[in-house]
Amino acid sequence: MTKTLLVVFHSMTGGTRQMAAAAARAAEGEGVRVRLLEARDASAEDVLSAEGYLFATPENLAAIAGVMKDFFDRTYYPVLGRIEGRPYALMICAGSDGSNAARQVARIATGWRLRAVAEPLIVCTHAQTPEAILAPKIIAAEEIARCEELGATLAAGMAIGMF
Ligand SMILES: Cc1cc2nc3c(=O)[nH]c(=O)nc-3n(C[C@H](O)[C@H](O)[C@H](O)COP(=O)(O)O)c2cc1C
Repeated sequence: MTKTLLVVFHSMTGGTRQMAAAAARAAEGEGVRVRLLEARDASAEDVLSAEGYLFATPENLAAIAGVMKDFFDRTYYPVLGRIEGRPYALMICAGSDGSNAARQVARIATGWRLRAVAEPLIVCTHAQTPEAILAPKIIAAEEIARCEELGATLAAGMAIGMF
């Protein structure tokens, strides 16, 4: 049976978008169908109809991006108790930290009783000044490779029924 991996992301200056796209590209393959959705377009139905999840968000103001929070706010209770044990992984695009955003998503995932299959992947863009923070981001090739590896690992585990 083909399984569905739902990749939900938000991005303002492009970093998280590149990370999510790389992971989604690498995850697509035998036995796994990938749905790459912007957080604002993702619904509780999308969550219910997937067998695994990859969440990708910037860290803004020491928290997950507001649009990502809105996705969790809209979907949390409609799917609570209906997706327990499903695998997930997390990617954060941050200027210099990312740890609070990672903690926040981990808490939400614990509430859903999801199973983390990897450590959160945090990519720092080293943007510090207002100009650098608002500039379009280019994620380095080696970081893109880490995102691809995470996507491929999650999908492979789903395909063989390991997760
Ligand atoms: C309003 C705002 C607040 C931010 N706060 C943080 C922060 O608390 N920690 C951090 O590491 N980066 C912070 N950043 C930097 C972003 O995480 C960084 O620019 C990242 O590349 C954004 O991802 P995106 O390119 O997908 O939009 C902030 C950026 C903005 C716009």
